[in-house]
Amino acid sequence: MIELIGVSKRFGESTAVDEISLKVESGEFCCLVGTSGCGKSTTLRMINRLIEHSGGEIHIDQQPIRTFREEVLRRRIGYAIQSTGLFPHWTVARNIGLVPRLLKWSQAAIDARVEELMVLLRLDMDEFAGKYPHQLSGGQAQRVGVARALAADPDILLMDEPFGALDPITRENLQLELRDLQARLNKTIVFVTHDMDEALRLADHLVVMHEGRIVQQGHPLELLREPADDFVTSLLGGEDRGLKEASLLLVSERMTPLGVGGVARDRIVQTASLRDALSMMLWRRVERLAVVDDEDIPIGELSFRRLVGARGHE
Ligand SMILES: Nc1ncnc2c1ncn2[C@@H]1O[C@H](COP(=O)(O)OP(=O)(O)OP(=O)(O)O)[C@@H](O)[C@H]1O
Repeated sequence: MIELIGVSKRFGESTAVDEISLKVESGEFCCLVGTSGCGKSTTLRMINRLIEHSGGEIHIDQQPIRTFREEVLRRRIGYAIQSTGLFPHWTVARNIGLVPRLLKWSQAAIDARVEELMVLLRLDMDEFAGKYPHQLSGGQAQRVGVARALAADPDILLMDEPFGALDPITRENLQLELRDLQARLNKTIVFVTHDMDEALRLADHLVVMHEGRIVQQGHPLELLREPADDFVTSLLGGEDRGLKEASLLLVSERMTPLGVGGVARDRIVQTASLRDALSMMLWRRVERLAVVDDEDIPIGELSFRRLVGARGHE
């Protein structure tokens, strides 16, 4: 668990982060969002002590971070950034093995770990191990950056706009993979992004910052349904909030079980979002969809009325 208690950061006369308090539980995916310059990156970098906090306390598992030795922080906290920070004259394999090497692992252990991570991040060993960063696409370089951040098997991963420079399709693929990785590896992740859809897709805990302060935090659905003020409302998409909420709710939550009537012609899988269902209804000009399971077997139906009524908070 990461805990920030009344944490501030001052750069000379100006206050970049102003007495923020935040608790990120183990295994939680926490996204920091807010306008440019509101203190997101500074907050992230205070957690791994790339930036020293000027006030308050930061704890990891109840222990102040200033009491950790540097190599312990390095082992426990992985860090990935938008520009990847890969060393240009090092091969992919060498870049991934950076932290284990700093931690003085044996060469055999480093090689095994690099191979394991390349498989995990779907980077073909034969093709990529010997390549240099300039020979990689943006998406491949980001995978290497994430592999490197995971190298010493840290329990905490700090990610600063790691997918910021990617096209929407590569970005979405990497988001899905990261979610999946997190579910399997049970990492605690703090993730900075400008992209609200990315934050909503990834976060279990969403933190909205403004001018160095936290203005609201909680589950994304909580913030969408009860934004604290106009700033949070507009950051979360204003009138678009209905669609954003629909993208967080599943068809299975609103479908009715298969009745005696005929099955609708157009099918949607139960794990799709209500937003996908709405889009399909609009596109196909229909008001009913057959809901199917993963094996394409019909298990229910979703009507337009049920879909619209899905906003249970009204
Ligand atoms: N090393 C520094 N020296 C002086 N001021 C700094 C330093 N680093 C950051 N700042 C200032 O602190 C404030 C917060 O910066 P920070 O990078 O944390 O914001 P951010 O929310 O991550 O912004 P962005 O989304 O644009 O990356 C800004 O006003 C910035 O100019």
